Amino acid sequence: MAESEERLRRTMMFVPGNNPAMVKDAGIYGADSIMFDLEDAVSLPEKDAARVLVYEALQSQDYGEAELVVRVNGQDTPFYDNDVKAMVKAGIDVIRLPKAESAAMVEKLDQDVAAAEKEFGREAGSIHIMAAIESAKGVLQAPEIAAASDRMIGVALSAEDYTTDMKTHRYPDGQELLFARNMVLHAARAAGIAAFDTVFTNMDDTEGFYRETAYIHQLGFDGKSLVNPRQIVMVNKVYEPTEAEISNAKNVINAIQEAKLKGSGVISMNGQMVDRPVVLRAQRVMKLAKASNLVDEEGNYIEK
Ligand SMILES: CC(C)(COP(=O)(O)OP(=O)(O)OC[C@H]1O[C@@H](n2cnc3c(N)ncnc32)[C@H](O)[C@@H]1OP(=O)(O)O)[C@@H](O)C(=O)NCCC(=O)NCCSC(=O)C[C@@](O)(CC(=O)O)C(=O)O
Ligand SMILES: [Mg+2]
Repeated sequence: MAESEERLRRTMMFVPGNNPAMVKDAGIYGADSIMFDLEDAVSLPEKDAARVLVYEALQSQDYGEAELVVRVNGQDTPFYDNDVKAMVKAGIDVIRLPKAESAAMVEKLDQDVAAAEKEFGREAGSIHIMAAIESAKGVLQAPEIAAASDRMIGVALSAEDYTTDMKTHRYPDGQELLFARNMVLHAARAAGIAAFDTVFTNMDDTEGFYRETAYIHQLGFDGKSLVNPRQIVMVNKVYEPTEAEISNAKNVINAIQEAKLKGSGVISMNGQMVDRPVVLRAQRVMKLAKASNLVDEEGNYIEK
């Protein structure tokens, strides 16, 4: 399975854990992260069968470079313990905790994963975790949740449950998510982990999906939770740097390398000051460009 740290996480696609065809084919669509769901996409009578199906798939299917994530059932359910044990035994990359409302919940998951790593002979600390924030309580605790464990790789906003908790619903302009999005994003950045925006559930509203994705890209989210493979290419398109951004990033990286040779960490380029934050942004642009096959090995833009 793939490494969990310092990777692009533009697209995290939910795959219902009780659907054999979807579980089997989940790797063909090119999602950065595939998230098998044992929670709300699976009805109560199917919980145990879904866990077995996902466990078996993790042993037998090749999901390529995708990061493999599983959303386990909540800590207040009778399924949580078996979900965590089975997924650690299977060697999943990341366990996603739904409906996180406190640092204590994340600490409990951390301890349960540690115990399971020991029981099943997995390397200590090798399984990562993340938390989904789905309520007012969770949003207000987001900074503590994000910083609660060294295993944490990200926090996600879950707007379907969140808007229900807030006694509202999803509107096209997303104003009802303004505070939650900013809390989750700031909590993630303060803890140095990834931030995932919420699912968009109207498959027919392509324009609305593009609008929302462009907005969360502008805010600074790493990516989005998705419910359908058609959404992957649209998110990647929004996160693709332009030719001008790539050219500028390449110039910044070259300029700072020359400056370093002369013993300086700051330089002026076309009248613009180039220092560490500008270089970090340029490096991210080049990473996204490489992931989108927009540059060759030397970082030159590839004409399409
Ligand atoms: C939405 C829809 C019914 C549309 O069906 P459609 O039939 O129109 O799909 P089509 O596009 O026609 O499918 C074309 C081909 O792709 C295959 N395919 C489709 N979807 C695939 C997929 N996800 N994984 C792999 N394969 C897939 C399909 O099998 C077919 O394959 P083939 O027949 O071979 O051509 C379908 O996508 C779907 O069921 N999605 C998953 C829904 C889900 O998981 N919900 C729970 C998570 S949200 C939640 O819980 C709220 C949350 O908790 C979230 C948070 O926490 O963030 C909160 O509170 O906000
Ligand atoms: Mg939910």
